[in-house]
Amino acid sequence: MEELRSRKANSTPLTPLGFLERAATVYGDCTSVIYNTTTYTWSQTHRRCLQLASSLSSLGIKRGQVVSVIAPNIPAMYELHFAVPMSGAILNSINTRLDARTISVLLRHSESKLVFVDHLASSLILQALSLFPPNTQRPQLVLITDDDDDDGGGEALSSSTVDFCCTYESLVEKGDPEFKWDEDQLSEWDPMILNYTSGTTSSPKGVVHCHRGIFFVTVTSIVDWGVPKQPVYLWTLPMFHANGWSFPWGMAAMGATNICLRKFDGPIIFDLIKKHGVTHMCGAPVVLNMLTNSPNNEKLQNPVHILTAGAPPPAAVLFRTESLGFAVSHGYGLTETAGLVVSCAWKRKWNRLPASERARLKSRQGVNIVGMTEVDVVDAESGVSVKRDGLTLGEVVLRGGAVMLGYFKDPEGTSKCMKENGWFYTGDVGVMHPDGYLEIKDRSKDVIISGGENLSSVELESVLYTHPAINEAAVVARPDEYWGETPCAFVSLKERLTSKPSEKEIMEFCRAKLPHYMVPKTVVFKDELPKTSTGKIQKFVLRDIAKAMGSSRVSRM
Ligand SMILES: Nc1ncnc2c1ncn2[C@@H]1O[C@H](COP(=O)(O)OP(=O)(O)OP(=O)(O)O)[C@@H](O)[C@H]1O
Repeated sequence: MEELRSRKANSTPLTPLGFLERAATVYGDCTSVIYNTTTYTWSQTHRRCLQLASSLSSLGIKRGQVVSVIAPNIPAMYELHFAVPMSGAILNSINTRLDARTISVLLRHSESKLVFVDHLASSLILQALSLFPPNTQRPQLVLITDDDDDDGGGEALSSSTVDFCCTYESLVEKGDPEFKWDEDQLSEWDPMILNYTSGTTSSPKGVVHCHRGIFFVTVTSIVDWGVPKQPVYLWTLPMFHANGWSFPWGMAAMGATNICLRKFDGPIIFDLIKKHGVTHMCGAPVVLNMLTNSPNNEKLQNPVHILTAGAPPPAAVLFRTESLGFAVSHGYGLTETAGLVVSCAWKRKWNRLPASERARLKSRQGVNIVGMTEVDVVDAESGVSVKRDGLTLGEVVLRGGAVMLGYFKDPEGTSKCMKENGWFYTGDVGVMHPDGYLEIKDRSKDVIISGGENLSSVELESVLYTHPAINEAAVVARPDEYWGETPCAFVSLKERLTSKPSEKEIMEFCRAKLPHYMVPKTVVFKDELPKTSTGKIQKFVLRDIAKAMGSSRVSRM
């Protein structure tokens, strides 16, 4: 057998870029993208991406250089997921809701050579560039205008064109549709993506993924979610967030119709579901909450598959969403894994259980998806697996092909989480249930330690979400002279309530469902909870508020 080994014919680099050419062959005359009044077919999308990739080299972009984009879920954003890596460059998507100072730091850190800028982000980018120190090289700017947008792309074009080398469409038009991306020069380990984490717990880190890792996560995500051929996919998850969990490439693999949209709320989603016959969509739990609170949220005629991840979905929210006719799947992943690598694999026999029990089971994060080698919960000190009792807390660790290459320019940060023992340490705290299903209990920074007892803020929040008047809830630690910390709940209430609960009533509600030491000792009402651009509640902001409130008064349990 020794003569049997890898050869050129069997070791073509793993990359998701080839999915596009295949989509053009199989689904060439089928719709690839719909955005307001714009529609493309897969042949057109393929051609446009090749043209764009060829134009990038004529702008002087070289293999291995970083090209950024700041745009919402519009067709250009979708195309850039193919065109930039086809040109050999590394795609860096920037969150549209960041402030100018952060963007300036990211652009300098990434050494980006070119930025594609949505017209509504043009003044933000110009402000970010104005914060560059003198004599620092600035990236070239390409303006993405938008004739299809009500906010008037044309106007922005005339006011600030001087700062841009050209427009997106002019690059597409000028490019060569016969462009051949250089597969021979490609190694599957070549960097393809640079994503900065959303900074829920710390300052953003530059996560680098290679073609192989992206191929892995894309293919296994489609398999795990059970995406059929030619779904109608509504883009409610920002592509700038971990590349929309790899679905720009995944939807090309399945020949989907991508419904692009700039912004949305509950009514827009329900309207688009009806208009286009949407079959699939993704969103953080905040999107599920938006659906259940939408004024036009009538029961769906056909089930829509919705994949949720990014934050723990409370069982009550899963229950309400499924009652509307959505088929909810729940996954877990990090920017560092390029998408979802753990999911609550559903067992047919669970369908016979009552709906509330089904929701409780589904709120668990689950097991490794097929392409991810392993997931475990370990004692952070010893690295030994915790007991599979659903109770013992430990750190969630992962192993497999979708784990990042590392953090850009941060070898220390990289080796801190990608340890010599072969595991990636996530910083999430969880338990392993006897049936081998993982459940996240907190982020290590969010655990509340009260009287030496570790409290899971997620567990407390899931109880708060069952209160009929509560819209959103987040629990953080408040300093306490006696107990060290006590749980402090921040809640927003539903709209149109006839009577609002008091702080005491909410505490009593929790007391009936939780051990006394877990009951929040403080309840703060807010109109809205602060969130990151990806819809995660910013617990660090709430923690600061709780800290500023000083020691909690209650020292008795
Ligand atoms: N299904 C889920 N349930 C619970 N938490 C989840 C789930 N999916 C993702 N998360 C949380 O989101 C985190 C990954 O988020 P992401 O990579 O966007 O970075 P961020 O947390 O928001 O930024 P930073 O790491 O800088 O704080 C996970 O570590 C986990 O805490």
